[in-house]
Amino acid sequence: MKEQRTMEGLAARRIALKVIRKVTEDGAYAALALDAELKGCGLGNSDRRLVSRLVYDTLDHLIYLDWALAQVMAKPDTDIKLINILRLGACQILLEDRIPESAATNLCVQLCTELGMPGLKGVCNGILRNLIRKKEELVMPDAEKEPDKAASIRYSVPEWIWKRLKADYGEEAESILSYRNLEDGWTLRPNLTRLDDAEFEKLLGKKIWKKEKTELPHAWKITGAMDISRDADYLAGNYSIQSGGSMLACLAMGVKRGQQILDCCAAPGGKTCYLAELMGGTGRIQAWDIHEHRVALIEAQARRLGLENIRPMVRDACRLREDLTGTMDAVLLDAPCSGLGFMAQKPDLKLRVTEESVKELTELQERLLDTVSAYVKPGGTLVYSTCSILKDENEHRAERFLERHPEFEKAALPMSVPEKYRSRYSMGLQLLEHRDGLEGFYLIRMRRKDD
Ligand SMILES: C[S@@+](CC[C@H](N)C(=O)[O-])C[C@H]1O[C@@H](n2cnc3c(N)ncnc32)[C@H](O)[C@@H]1O
Repeated sequence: MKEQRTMEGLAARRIALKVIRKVTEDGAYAALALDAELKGCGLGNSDRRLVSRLVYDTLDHLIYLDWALAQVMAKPDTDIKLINILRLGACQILLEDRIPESAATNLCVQLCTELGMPGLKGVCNGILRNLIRKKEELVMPDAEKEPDKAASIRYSVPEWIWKRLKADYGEEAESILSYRNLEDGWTLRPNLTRLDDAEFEKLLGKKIWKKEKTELPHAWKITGAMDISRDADYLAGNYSIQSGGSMLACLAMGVKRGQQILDCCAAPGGKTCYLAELMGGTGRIQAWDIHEHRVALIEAQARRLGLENIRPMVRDACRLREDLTGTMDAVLLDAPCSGLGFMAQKPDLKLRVTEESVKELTELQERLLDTVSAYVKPGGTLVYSTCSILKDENEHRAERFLERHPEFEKAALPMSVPEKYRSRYSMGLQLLEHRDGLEGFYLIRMRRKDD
């Protein structure tokens, strides 16, 4: 029995290490790599949960773990395979209280052999045992002398992200970075062309999930569901999974029946479908995306939900279509962005996003805004949104756009957006997870002035 548990324990660490290596060595996305490795892995539910926890905790605390390991190593090691085994070991020793430290160390030593490095077993063992001995004595950098470095290690976030958030939010940066939502929840909303809120509530009543109506129209918070995307009602198109911020961006569009709408960065189509439903299946929504394989995702969602007012198209929204100038009642630019509003759920973003990549994104965001704003009719609406919390991608972009385009003005949010958010709306609405319970998200509604 004990031997069986050890084998499973080793299998769980082997899979976790494989995912961590794919993310840190090959640049893979953690969620996709984890799904791929867990598929058909043969582990039971509790070991699968352990793998997920080890992967996400190691990636989330990578900067902190590297700093802790550096303190107990005689010299920095350069073998990335060994470094990743040590990170996995340090995660269990420093962050897990349910795993015996010696078991964590022994399993890491076995992984050295599995990765073809039996000669490094002693080094690995020595470093991890040293960490166990010295873990209470680890000294953080002096917060007085090196405040940015100290914060970067404390919150395990690259120094540049810490500095940006500190400049953008002051003291609140610490709450933003320390918040973790440990609840495994989803937000669901009915397919409005089939079910109203009361009917949807009845449908939810038949499920074993815990459910709670949120303050957003049409939205319920669900917990205790394993894989919603395999639920028969989901597959039949009776409801969708959508985050609160995304729903608010759609409500901000204030669409009406029969309108002509453009969703110019639309894949995988979550917002397109909600807009189509808010219009009761009438009018027309052009749903563009630059990638053909992603346009197929919009088509699949529209088919699942039975929505016929959506026209998915492969289009580069940076290229002006003269024939569409001034033809749209409303345009949604849900722009490509750093995604840092999801940093807590997707810790690999902290490793992937760089200052350089944000600069490139802000240039693309400007290009997209300049181009797609041309399609808005006089009196029509332009909504700009991102799932970022960096002001540079959000309100600074909106401010610059309004400076460059005096034919646009900031517009009030429609009454369908809850008062709580309307009252906080200034140069846009910034959602922050620790404060709002919704993912980090930004939106602003603008209006083309009448001729
Ligand atoms: C934030 S995602 C959109 C999410 C989507 N609105 C939803 O709610 O499901 C940004 C999308 O913009 C697309 N994109 C990036 N550059 C683009 C361009 N030049 N033209 C059109 N789409 C683009 C990406 O492929 C990506 O699917």
